[in-house]
Amino acid sequence: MSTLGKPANIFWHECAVGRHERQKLLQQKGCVVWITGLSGSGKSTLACSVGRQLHNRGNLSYVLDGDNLRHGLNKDLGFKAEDRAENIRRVGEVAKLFADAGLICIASLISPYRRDRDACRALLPDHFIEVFMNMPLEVCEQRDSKGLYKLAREGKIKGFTGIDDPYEPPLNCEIEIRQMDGVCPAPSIMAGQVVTYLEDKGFLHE
Ligand SMILES: Nc1ncnc2c1ncn2[C@@H]1O[C@H](COP(=O)(O)OS(=O)(=O)O)[C@@H](OP(=O)(O)O)[C@H]1O
Ligand SMILES: Nc1ncnc2c1ncn2[C@@H]1O[C@H](COP(=O)(O)OP(=O)(O)O)[C@@H](O)[C@H]1O
Repeated sequence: MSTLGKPANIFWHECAVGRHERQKLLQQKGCVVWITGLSGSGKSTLACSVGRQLHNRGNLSYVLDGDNLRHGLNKDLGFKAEDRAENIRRVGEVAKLFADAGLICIASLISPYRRDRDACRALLPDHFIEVFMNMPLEVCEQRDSKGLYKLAREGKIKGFTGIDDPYEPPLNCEIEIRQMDGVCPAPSIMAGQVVTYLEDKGFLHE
């Protein structure tokens, strides 16, 4: 693991084409939209909807979804706290590369621990937009689109976030998505909120 600090005898090689040139080519500013929340809170749905809206308006984005990455890059990791921390660390580093490439990188992971999310934010000061899917556990559990809450309640999955493993809500997120009058906004409305934020902050133009 590369948590040992600065590696010895390794030097940084600067390339001829830099981030600013890539951003000019793409006519946008690279950044990371980090979506956090309980399983079933709508992270993947929001990520895909934001990706679609950005694509439709001519902005290049890429979704890094926790579930999908656990099929490849992170297939060696489980759900113990240290595995989740390593999962988030890796995705934070990959997201930073995507942002450096000039893309709007949309990362959707439970990312339950504040410290891990804050470490990703520290990799990209001013280019990290944390989106909190603030959906009540009861809503997520009622949806139970993968049947995992049922298994967790039956004790067949141990350490399930929100049931017998903690979720630490953000204290300083840029965007919070929550129910209004007990109703969850439609995905296109939630995505519009994120895209409007990106537009207002100048990420969608160079
Ligand atoms: N124990 C436990 N706790 C939470 N989630 C579990 C667990 N076991 C499997 N799953 C499934 O894994 C998906 C979450 O993966 P992530 O990489 O986003 O998790 S984490 O950020 O490392 O906590 C999560 O997907 P989402 O529902 O999309 O969040 C679950 O389907
Ligand atoms: N805004 C929404 N309104 C109603 N249902 C939603 C909304 N967003 C997501 N869902 C539904 O909730 C379930 C979980 O969504 P998903 O995006 O897979 O969540 P997560 O990635 O956080 O696990 C899915 O069945 C999805 O269709």
